[in-house]
Amino acid sequence: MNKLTARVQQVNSLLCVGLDPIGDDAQVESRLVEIIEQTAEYAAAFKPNLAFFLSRPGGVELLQRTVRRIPSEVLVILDGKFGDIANTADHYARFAYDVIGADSVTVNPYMGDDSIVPFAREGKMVFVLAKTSNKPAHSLQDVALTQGGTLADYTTGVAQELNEQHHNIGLVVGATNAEAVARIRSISAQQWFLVPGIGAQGGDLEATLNAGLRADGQGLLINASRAIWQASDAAAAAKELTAQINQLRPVGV
Ligand SMILES: O=C(O)c1cc(=O)[nH]c(=O)n1[C@@H]1O[C@H](COP(=O)(O)O)[C@@H](O)[C@H]1O
Repeated sequence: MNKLTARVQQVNSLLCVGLDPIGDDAQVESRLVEIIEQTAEYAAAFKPNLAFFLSRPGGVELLQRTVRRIPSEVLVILDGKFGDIANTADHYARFAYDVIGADSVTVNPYMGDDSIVPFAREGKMVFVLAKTSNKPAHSLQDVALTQGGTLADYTTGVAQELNEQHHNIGLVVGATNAEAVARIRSISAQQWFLVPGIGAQGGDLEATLNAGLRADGQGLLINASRAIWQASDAAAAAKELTAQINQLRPVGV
């Protein structure tokens, strides 16, 4: 978390550059190099999505080389949406942190808090799925619980309690539903949210920032994957999105 806040201040940015490499195996590595070189100066974080690497021969090695190319002061979030019993989760944590060299992961909390805790190592950061950007998310996450609130609300509460103990737990909250962002922020006033859904998924940037920013103008990491990967000028796309975000937030509070 310290690395994240230091980087956010250093580059004055809440941008998370998603690395979801699409295209031919032969060309994908040079595009990854290009994206990292062109966007690092605007990036608070990079988020490689594990599936897009595992789907290729040599994908783990490609991911290792990609992570090594990211400047050490930029947070690397390995988006694996890991979620298994503690014993197994521990092996996923070793993979993410020791084999790949990530600083942070995304975790699916459905199996319970023992699937989260093995990732909460000191010096690392965990983003727990709370309210995701996909439309069918409501089929589980909006289910009303008998004690009141929804499953997403309850998950947020669990992640918040874990954060009080470990100080390195954030949430994943999709940008496709600004009301949901506001609701999760009303439950968790201080945690960092990783926010995918801007760009290709049509999330409303202004509404998302209004709904989720903390009073200090931070607390949201705005992810863009395809919007940057597919841009003819990745540097310009990252610069423009960073500027749009900064126009809509109080900076340097
Ligand atoms: O955990 C995630 O990053 C995630 C959560 C979520 O609710 N929605 C979501 O789209 N994501 C990921 O964020 C990225 C979004 O990509 P774009 O829509 O191309 O910007 C993908 O890597 C998704 O897997």
